[in-house]
Amino acid sequence: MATPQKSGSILIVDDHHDILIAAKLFLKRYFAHIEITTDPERIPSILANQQFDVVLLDMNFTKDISSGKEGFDWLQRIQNMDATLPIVMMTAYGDIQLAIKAMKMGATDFVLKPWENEAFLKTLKDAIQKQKSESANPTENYQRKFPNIIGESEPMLAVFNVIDKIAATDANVLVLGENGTGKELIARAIHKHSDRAQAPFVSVDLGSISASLFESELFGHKKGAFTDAREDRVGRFELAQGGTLFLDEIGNLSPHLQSKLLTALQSRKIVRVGSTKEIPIDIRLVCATNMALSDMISKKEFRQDLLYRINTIEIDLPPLRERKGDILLLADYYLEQYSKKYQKNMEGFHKDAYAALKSYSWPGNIRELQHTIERAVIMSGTPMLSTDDFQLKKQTSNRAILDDSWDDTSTLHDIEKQHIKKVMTTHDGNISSAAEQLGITRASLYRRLKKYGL
Ligand SMILES: Nc1ncnc2c1ncn2[C@@H]1O[C@H](COP(=O)(O)OP(=O)(O)OP(=O)(O)O)[C@@H](O)[C@H]1O
Repeated sequence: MATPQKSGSILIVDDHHDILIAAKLFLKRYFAHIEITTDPERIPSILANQQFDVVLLDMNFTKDISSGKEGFDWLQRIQNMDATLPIVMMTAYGDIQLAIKAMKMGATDFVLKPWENEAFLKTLKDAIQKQKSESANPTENYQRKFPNIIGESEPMLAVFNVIDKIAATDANVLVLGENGTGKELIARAIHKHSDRAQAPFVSVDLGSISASLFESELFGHKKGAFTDAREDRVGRFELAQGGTLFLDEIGNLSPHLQSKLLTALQSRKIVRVGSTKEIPIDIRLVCATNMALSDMISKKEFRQDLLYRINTIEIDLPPLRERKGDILLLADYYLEQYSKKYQKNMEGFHKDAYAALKSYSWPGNIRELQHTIERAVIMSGTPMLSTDDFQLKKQTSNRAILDDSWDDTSTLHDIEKQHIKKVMTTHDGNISSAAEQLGITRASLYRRLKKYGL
């Protein structure tokens, strides 16, 4: 009789060589490939080079230590590398509590040592089967992988798919999208799912750094390099060493600073201001902008060669009004979060509330929705929210904004000042959404607010 074709690939990590050998001898009768290692430090490179259906991971690696800490650490690190890979923990009889804790942290199951062959085999087969049925549903799969990024719309599934594919590579990523669409959240997800997850994620808002501080902020400076340089200072590039550097509002960089940045990216070295020593840098770069860089390139406001450097992969985050299917999901998500935070027993939304949330155009995108739900939860006196709880802004046309607060004798200066004041009030002081309505960058809105003393 022909033997059934074996399938399935298992990685076993345990610092006792005899256990590895015993497990391998037994399991290779049922599975196609068994890889073993006594050294957990090898896990990242093994997982980077081979596909496995399950990892069998010991709880305690260092002899005489039975806290399970190393096992928990590795459990988390493997989850960061591949959140869908089933992990079965191995532990001694006395350590059941540790195994239960590991399952709460996301382990698929556990096996007690010494194992009983049939139960051992069933645990592994079940873990593989469970993963297979779950991965048949991509939405659920992504929800597990990216639990804090809410979205089931087609454009969001496409975004998840890209993050999934590129996170583990070192490719530079450019995230495009309006303010509040979640660009930083996506950048953090890329970092978390990369091999750099244990190293820092450093975020820099280029829109809020003045031109004079740019170099020192990014590259650091040497004591005495300029009047205020009283101490040596490490720049953001160095702080992100080994990890990910997130440059937000990249479209706001002046041409001079664009070329400084390009030089650093090309040479993979930086020099602190006032120093001559070159410091090698090892970072993964993720940039973001709400500006149309291609238009800026044709107007010679943004360097083409810099764009080529930063946009190996482009992720386009659609505004919330173009993924209306996600609005109610997000509303439910934030209702739950803020009910917990403010200890209110919120139950849900009335039908009219859902309709109002769905038909609103959300110029401030997810950030605006988040703040709207937070305010409603705080202010509401009933467990069900209705339209009146939201204070959604009237969808103003430009004509409606022009009222009688100025007349023919007003100067352009007066009109600009009053208009900015009005738009700031409409957006509850939110600089990003006000700047967006005004059609200017946040940096230039800041400048005008300062100029008019607003
Ligand atoms: N898909 C999402 N699911 C849950 N929360 C989200 C989602 N997208 C964005 N958010 C939340 O919305 C807020 C704004 O997101 P984020 O700061 O990432 O946006 P951004 O595009 O970087 O904004 P800006 O351009 O103004 O810097 C954050 O609190 C973030 O957690």
